[in-house]
Amino acid sequence: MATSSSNSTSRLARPIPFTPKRPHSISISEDHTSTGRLPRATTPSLLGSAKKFKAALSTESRSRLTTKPRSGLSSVPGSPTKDVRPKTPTTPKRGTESPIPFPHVSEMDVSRVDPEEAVVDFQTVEDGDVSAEIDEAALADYGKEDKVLVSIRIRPTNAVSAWQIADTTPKSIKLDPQYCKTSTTTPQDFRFDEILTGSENKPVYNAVARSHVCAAMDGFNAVIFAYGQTASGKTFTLSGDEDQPGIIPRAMKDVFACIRRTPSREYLLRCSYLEIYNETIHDLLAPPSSSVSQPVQIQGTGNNVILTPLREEVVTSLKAVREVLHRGEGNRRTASTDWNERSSRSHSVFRVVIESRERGSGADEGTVPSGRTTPGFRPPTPGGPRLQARGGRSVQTSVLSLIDLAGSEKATSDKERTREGKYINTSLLTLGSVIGTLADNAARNKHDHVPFRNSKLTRMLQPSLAGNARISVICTINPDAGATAETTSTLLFAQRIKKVQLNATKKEVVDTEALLERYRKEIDDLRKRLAEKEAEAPALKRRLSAREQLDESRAMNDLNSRIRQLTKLILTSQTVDENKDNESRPASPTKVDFDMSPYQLQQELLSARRQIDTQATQILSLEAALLARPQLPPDAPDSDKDRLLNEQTKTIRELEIVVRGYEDNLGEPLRAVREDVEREWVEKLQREKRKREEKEAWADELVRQLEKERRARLKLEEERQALAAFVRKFDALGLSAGLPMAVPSKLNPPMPKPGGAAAVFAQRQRSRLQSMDPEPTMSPVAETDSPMRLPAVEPSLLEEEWDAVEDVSFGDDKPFFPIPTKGRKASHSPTRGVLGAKENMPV
Ligand SMILES: Nc1ncnc2c1ncn2[C@@H]1O[C@H](COP(=O)(O)OP(=O)(O)OP(=O)(O)O)[C@@H](O)[C@H]1O
Repeated sequence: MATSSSNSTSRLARPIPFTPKRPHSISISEDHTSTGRLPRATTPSLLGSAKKFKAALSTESRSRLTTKPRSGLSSVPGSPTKDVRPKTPTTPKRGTESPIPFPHVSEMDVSRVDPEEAVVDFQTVEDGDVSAEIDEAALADYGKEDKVLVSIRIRPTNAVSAWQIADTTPKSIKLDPQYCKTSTTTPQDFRFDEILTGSENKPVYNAVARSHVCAAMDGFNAVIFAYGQTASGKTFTLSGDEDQPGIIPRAMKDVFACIRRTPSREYLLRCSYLEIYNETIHDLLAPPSSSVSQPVQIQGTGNNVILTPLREEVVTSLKAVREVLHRGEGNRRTASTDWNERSSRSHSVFRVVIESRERGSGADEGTVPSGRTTPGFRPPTPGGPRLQARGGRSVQTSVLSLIDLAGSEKATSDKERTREGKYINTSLLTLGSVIGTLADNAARNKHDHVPFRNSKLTRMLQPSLAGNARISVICTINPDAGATAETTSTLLFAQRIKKVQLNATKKEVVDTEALLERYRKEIDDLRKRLAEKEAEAPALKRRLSAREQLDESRAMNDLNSRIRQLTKLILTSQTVDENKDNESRPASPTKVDFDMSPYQLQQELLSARRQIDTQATQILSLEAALLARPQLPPDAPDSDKDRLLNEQTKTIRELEIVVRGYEDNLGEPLRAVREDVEREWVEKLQREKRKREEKEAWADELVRQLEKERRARLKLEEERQALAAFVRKFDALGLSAGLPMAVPSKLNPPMPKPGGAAAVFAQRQRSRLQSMDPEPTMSPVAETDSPMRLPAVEPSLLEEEWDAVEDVSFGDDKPFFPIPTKGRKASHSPTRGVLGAKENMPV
């Protein structure tokens, strides 16, 4: 049984019957028709006529409607009641970018809006734009603790609630034991900063959002987001309805209330509205066509997140804010699901960039030149309208983000809804794991990787989740027994995010020029005081005790130190000024408190010195960069450029003369040396060339000789074979037997016996061949010898070929037949003759 608190505070549960309101169909008011505005769902609480805040536009219907002409981007029809009230700038044709300047030139560039004319201060805020007086006591401890403010909002139900709330501090909630899975399980006790029930949005706003809105007005980034299962009341909490305006409209009222309560400052407010649908970021304020064709991109690294192109509307009244909200709501994607007839199908983010500075006395306003701008002319601020630090008044910048997350959900019957649901659940899971890792890192002092980049939502929230924002999370739950699993999951998420450690700081842009002026003035004062003391010193010396004298000299030392410190600060500030656009510039020297005691100043000086030391390297590198810089800036006057050109031409001419002189004095000897070396090398080359040609000729000659030898051998072999055949035939015919036996003499050698001619021939041939060298010998040629100097070679076979044949005889000394020698005609060949006769012989 739920223990609904009957406590008087409206923050706690009240047993009221709950009937979720049915969505109204799109209403077209008379006004819409007449102005040609789009028929769409309106923001009832802000616009008055319509009933529902959330636009009932499905994705399909939205795309259908976006093709129609619309005048939604026209300026807020401002009807200022006071003359002094700044007009909300006409919504221009082109838009602005994210708060961080980005070079991208958007189609919707609104940089022409003069920020000075859109500044809001306590005088220009209208009565109707402010909430009731802010309760200072309720705000007293906002942001004291660097912890996330986590609250639970229980949606009213007609059924019996499955959850029990205990009005303790902090508040706690636990599941009614009867709804636990097993009877032995003890339900977990969840503790949170606030547990809220009921349908009233005011106490919810006061408890979970107001302190964060005020923190944003005070210069801290602040994020408020609603998390919970589908249909649990996130949009109702953030936007509300006609009767119960939600956090966003109430926050904007408080923004103007804060401005009114702060007469010392003036403000520039810029609003943007975007949604993350199926992992694509859409600018809800951009003209529909450009929003579809140009989705918003997340750029930058680490905690530096730049959204571009993102339209930012400068607003000066609640009316302008209403218009912006109305336009954005109309463009949001909602659809009917199994659980919520008008479920948000995207995460929506409404952001207000708040820039403020001290109000000027008038002396440093546009009428009097600040020393930086020409009176009467203000160039468009790069990246859209930005408040400029002027006359020593630094600009404080903060961003208030109000986020309505899409609801986690179970599978649905609709295909399109299932696809959306997948994206929604994935990004919520990533948010869960990012927060889990952050909480773990904070609890165990670890630095584990945080998967910010796993979804657009977490990447966009990275700077805030990483610590540089005050965060308030409102987790909405459905108390029905049928939703205990989803509710438990939401409570676990809420518990995890409670552990995330924050460390939000203010961002201030300092006007360094004015700061330097302040330092210079102080130095002058200190010098005067020092001079006075020095003048008094001799008289004092006589009057004061030793100890007092010591104190006095210490005081003078302190004055001297302070002067040195300020002089150094001036130098550092000048470096800061030079690097104004550099994000990594050194910490602003504004931290010095000029009313400190000499001792404190000395301590301050020590730490400043340490800081200066670390910056010394930076200054050195800057000096190097300065030296490397072109001598003239691009916008230098033409006369200066001409002068520099002339000087450089003169230098070039001088250099040419020096080069020519060098050539004249040293050129000739160098040329002579070069020619000598060249000549020597040419001769060497020619010698080598000749040597090579001789060697080639010698090699050719050798080849020729060898070829000749080979041919002669072949011929000799043929002759030998023919002769051998003839001798064998001769013997076979027995012709040798009938030959007259002469007395062997030198002229008449003994005739061989029949059948012995062949043997004798063979014997002689053998011995002849044995005596012959198998290869012609050549004496080796020394490398240094000319290849043409051929060695004394043994008589060549060519020369003796016919002599060898002549030796073919049957006797020892005489040839048996006269054998033709070289040059004789073949017809006289004895072999032929013998054979010829033989052939005619009768057998
Ligand atoms: N505390 C409440 N008091 C009265 N009505 C409520 C409350 N919370 C939610 N409702 C009603 O419940 C219905 C669903 O709420 P809402 O649209 O805010 O849910 P949601 O969490 O934004 O859902 P989704 O994630 O699907 O967009 C609406 O009709 C809304 O008016």
